[in-house]
Amino acid sequence: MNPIKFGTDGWRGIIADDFTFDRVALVAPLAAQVLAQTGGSDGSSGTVIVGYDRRFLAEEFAKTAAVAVQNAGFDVLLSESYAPTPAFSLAAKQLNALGAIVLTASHNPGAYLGLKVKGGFGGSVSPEVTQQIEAKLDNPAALSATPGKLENFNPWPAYCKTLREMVDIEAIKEAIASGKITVFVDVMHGAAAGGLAQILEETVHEVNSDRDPLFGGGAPEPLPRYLSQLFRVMRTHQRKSSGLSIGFVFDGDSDRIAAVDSSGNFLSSQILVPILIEHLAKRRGLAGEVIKTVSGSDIIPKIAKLYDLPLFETPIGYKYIADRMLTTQVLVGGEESGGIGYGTHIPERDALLSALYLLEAVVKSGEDLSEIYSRLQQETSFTSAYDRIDLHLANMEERSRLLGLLENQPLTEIACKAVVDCNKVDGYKFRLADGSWLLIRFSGTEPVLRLYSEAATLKEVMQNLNWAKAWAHN
Ligand SMILES: O=P(O)(O)OC[C@H]1O[C@H](O)[C@H](O)[C@@H](O)[C@@H]1O
Repeated sequence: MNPIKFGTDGWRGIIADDFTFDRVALVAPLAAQVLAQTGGSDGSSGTVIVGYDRRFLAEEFAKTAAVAVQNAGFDVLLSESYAPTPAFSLAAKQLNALGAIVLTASHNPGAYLGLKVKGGFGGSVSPEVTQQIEAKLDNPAALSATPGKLENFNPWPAYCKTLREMVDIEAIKEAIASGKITVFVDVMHGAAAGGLAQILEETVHEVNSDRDPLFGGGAPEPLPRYLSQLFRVMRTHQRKSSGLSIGFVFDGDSDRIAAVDSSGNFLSSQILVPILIEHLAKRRGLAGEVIKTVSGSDIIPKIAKLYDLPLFETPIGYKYIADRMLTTQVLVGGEESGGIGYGTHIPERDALLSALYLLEAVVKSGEDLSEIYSRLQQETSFTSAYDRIDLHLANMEERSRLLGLLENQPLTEIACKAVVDCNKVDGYKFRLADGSWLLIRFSGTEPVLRLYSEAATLKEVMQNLNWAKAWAHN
């Protein structure tokens, strides 16, 4: 059995193999103890929130966690329904709790479940905190003999109300009711099911809204290969209508987002973040730092400059962005993998809030998402294409071999272009003579080598990626 280890966000494991009821009953109270020791402020209620997504046995694991935390002497608020992870992070903050324990495996395939720990500030706890939980696993202290109270709560009403108040909800509702815009959403069988309709109280065309713990044989990750149904439904609608349509895609626990425009183009967060920066700065008049990770598009600093906003770059992992949000005024922090969060909200990614801001951008500008992005390309005189491929690694030796190559035989030329710079903030990011870049990086969450590239055209992106693929296989 694999040891219990907290990775990029939470402890993940295969259900009934290394993710078991016994282990959840062991980890959850230790997490509560560490939350109490590290994060509890004087005003904290001392309560621990327990939430869950829609995976196989998620609510049963949550009940086990809740009872174990209660028996350790804590008061517990156990969710009476699945909900997006950001709804639990928000509840932790709004209810002044010690934190939240969320049973979710986010975007991983159906065999997985996980346990995320959120602090009372409303975001993921730091690696120092999860290290303390791991350390306690080796030597669990005696737990209190007096059980706390266990009550149920519904996280949805406060979450929906908070999000509604953050945008011009009436303008969005009017645009939908009058048929100016039609909204589609693919919830990937996940925890956002019914969420957008509940917030908007208008018709939203939702696909993959049933609970399917096998996720149709795929994974609840907002990638084009899993979205055939959304593309089909939007295409059929577009044939009969001339109005604007917009499709949103939320991952299994609704902290990642992607979108589809009226013409059926897939828009990753590399395109959505620039649109959001413009919307928040120009139409909402907000200021603050723009945070991107090292894999973020080169257009992001250019748009930040256009609006005189400072830019900050981090390694990959939302914890770095969230950390910065705790100390700095941030406008928006976005990751290439779809996680986008806002200084106006909690230090946490929130796909539903992103969807509302994007809807507001479309409604207020009268432009389709791709039209906004094309205009931004013109305004920054910057056009690019982007793609990523993930190569599965046969074993850890393969990883060591490739790392050795990168360290000991520095690359000077890639796809017949000279390397002009190598940034090692996270992985190896090579800037090439034609202005394009290639990032070679090992995932921190799965056994894959990620290859990322941005260049002037998709053809050049593919040349860089294919070169890297051949290099890795050599
Ligand atoms: O590329 P990886 O190391 O697998 O990380 C991919 C993603 O994993 C998790 O979802 C983290 O919370 C994200 O912040 C990160 O972007």
